[in-house]
Amino acid sequence: MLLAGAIIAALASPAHSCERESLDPLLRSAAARVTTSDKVAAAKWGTGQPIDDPAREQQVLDAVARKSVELGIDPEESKRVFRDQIEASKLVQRALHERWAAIPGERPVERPDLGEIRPIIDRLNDEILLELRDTRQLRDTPSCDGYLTSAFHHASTDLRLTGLHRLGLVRAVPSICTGP
Ligand SMILES: C=C(O[C@@H]1C=C(C(=O)O)C=C[C@H]1O)C(=O)O
Repeated sequence: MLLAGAIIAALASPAHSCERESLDPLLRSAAARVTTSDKVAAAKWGTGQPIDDPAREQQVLDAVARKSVELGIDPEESKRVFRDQIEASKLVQRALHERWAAIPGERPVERPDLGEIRPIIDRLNDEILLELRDTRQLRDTPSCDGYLTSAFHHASTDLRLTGLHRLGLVRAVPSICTGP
């Protein structure tokens, strides 16, 4: 009887249903996406290529919606989260371009190839989608805000985020919690 109870408890446990007990992995992936914006900003700097690229954004959102359906998650909810990831990236890029315009000594010395950075962002997008799927229940609970704050601090500390990247991460997270 005890064993049966233990088995039932194990089957119902979050680990078994792939449900995470913290938002740490999700916030780490979002933070990695935010920090990748530095390379995007450097790739565009001095080229005349605009920070806003609506065609690429639409590609990202279309891919996110398609993969969400495959993963059994609500595509509209995923798109909300990713619109925030995109705004966060542009916030960081704009801030860096303003800084580099004002302070020549801080300008990037190399220009990365955007064609090599976008596949990295695509991989982070896939990671974020899986984390969204695996944190469904947690993100729907009233205590989600507490988990989010805790994960924000862990990611900021563990990844040693700068002030700008913390600001970017703040911009990236408003759609993560879906509950009351
Ligand atoms: C990151 C880029 O800059 C912007 C942000 C995007 C994003 O976060 O996915 C997509 C297009 C751009 O509006 C990019 O051009 O790839």
